[in-house]
Formats: sequence, structure tokens, C-alpha cells
Amino acid sequence: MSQIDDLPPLREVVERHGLMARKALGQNFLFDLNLTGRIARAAGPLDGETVVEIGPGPGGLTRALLANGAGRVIAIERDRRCLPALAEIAAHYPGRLEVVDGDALATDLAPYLQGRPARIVANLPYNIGTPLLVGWLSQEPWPSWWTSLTLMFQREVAERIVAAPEERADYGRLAVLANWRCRTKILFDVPRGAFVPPPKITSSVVQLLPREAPEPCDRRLLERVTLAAFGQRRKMLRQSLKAVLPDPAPIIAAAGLAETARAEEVPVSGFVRLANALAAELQAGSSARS
Ligand SMILES: C[S@@+](CC[C@H](N)C(=O)[O-])C[C@H]1O[C@@H](n2cnc3c(N)ncnc32)[C@H](O)[C@@H]1O
Repeated sequence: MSQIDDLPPLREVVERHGLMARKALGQNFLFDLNLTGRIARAAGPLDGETVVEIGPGPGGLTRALLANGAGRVIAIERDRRCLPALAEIAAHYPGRLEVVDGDALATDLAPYLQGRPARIVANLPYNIGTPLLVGWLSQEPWPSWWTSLTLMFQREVAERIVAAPEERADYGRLAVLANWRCRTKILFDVPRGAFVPPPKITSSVVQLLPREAPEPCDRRLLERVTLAAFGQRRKMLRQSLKAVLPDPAPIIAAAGLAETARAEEVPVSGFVRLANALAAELQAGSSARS
């Protein structure tokens, strides 16, 4: 594919605006229009949809989102050097691209969305990808304002997001939180050579679709039990869960789990039952004290 719009080729844009990639900002740009188009299409039918993009950079993916029909793109970029290039795209698609000059980790999107749902699509800066994802997965109330996440991660992070219990090394707190609240899937890999400059390892595009009704449970208690259990992942639950309760045996039994199980063998539903058993135990303890 040679062109998706009448804007100048990305390499020319990068050169004209002097956008040499900065490692500290996780800048690995995509110039391949087939690939940016593939990511935009993977984000679902975009016609008329609102899309939030983190880190548009020189705007390769942004252009693909707009060319694929996104009604409105809200793009948050921290590198001010990119703003003039993004302004050119905004002028080409009047009223459809809003560029937010800011840090995605510290920006409240509510004023930009005004109550509308949005899809989040991004070739994420590798250094803040996980904290951003945990933030989106931790939002209350649930389901949140976002209706899908289509995100590029380093392959190893992608594997930790979609991991199942039997995939021992990758299965951890991130997989429990992600798969409790979402259906997760690796859509496709992207080779290093597709980026400028190429990163050290392969990347993958991951899709997360929010579950309407995840198994009921207090997210903070779920995080407490997974922190304790995976904090000592080689230990049996009867030992590792002492970090949440001096005698964890009753909650392990109430959750229908074996005291000898290790964190990496416990499915998401097992952690949900543990969190609910902990809630009941804490409630019983506070009633007994009052
Ligand atoms: C991997 S590059 C992707 C650029 C572009 N979307 C593409 O696919 O070619 C990550 C982008 O995120 C931006 N970025 C890094 N940290 C950020 C932050 N905290 N908030 C917003 N953008 C950030 C970088 O400046 C860079 O443009």
C-alpha cells in the first residue's frame, strides 16, 4: 500500500520536523501503512467511533485510525516535538483529531470524552505500557468507559497478559487481573524490523474486551491475595497467604483449594473465591470485635 491519505509520507514528516526517536520516551515508530492499517482494522469497526490513542508520535497509527473511519481520535502525546506534525493531520481531518499535550499516566480523560465510550488503540511506549494497562483494568465502576483495548506490547508482556495457569512462568498478577475483567487474546506478532528504530525484541498486538459481568469480587482484595500468593510463587498457599492472614487455612478451604497448591496452579476463579473468602473472614473478624 503506498498511500492512505493525501498527507506526505511519514518518513518525510519525521525528517521535516526533526523527529529523531528518543529512547527515554519509548519511541519506536511505525511507518508501514499495511501494518498501521492492520492494527486499526483489528480495533474493530471504527466508523463513527471515538478512539483514544496513547503516544501518536508522528501520527502513523493516528492516520490509519482516521482513514479507517474513526469519528473522533483523542491522541495524548508527551513529546512536544510531535505536535506540529499532528496539527497537520488535524487540519487534514477537520474536527476529528484532538491532540492532548500531556502525560498519559497523569491525564484524566473524562473531560475529553464527555460521557461517551471509546476504544483505546496504541503502539505503547514500552516503559509505561504495563502501568497504563493496570490503570485501565483497575477502573471503578466496571465496565469502564472504554469498550476495547488494542495495544502493542513487547512479546513477553503480551504473553504475561494472556497467560493461563499451566503456563507457569508467565502466569501472574497481571494475567489474573486482565482475565478476570476481560477476554484477552494475542492477535498477531510484529517483527522488530517494522519499527524505526527497531526495538530489541518482537512485539505483539493484544486485544482486551471487557467482560460485562466479571465474577463478583472486591478488586482490592483480589490484588491482596494475588500479591501475597505470587510474591512467594514457589511456596504453597498455606505459607504464602500468611502475608494476608496469620492462619490462611480457613480461607483456602472456603475457596475449595488445596493448601499445598502454588499460586501458578490456581485459576482466576480460584483467586476470586479466595478474595471473597478473605472478605468474609475480615467481615467476621470486625463483627466479633464490635
Ligand atoms: C512506540 S512510540 C509510538 C509512536 C506512534 N504511535 C507509532 O506507532 O509510530 C510511543 C509514543 O508514545 C509517546 N509517549 C511516551 N511516553 C508518553 C507518556 N507518558 N504520555 C504520552 N505519550 C507518551 C512517545 O513520545 C512516542 O510518540
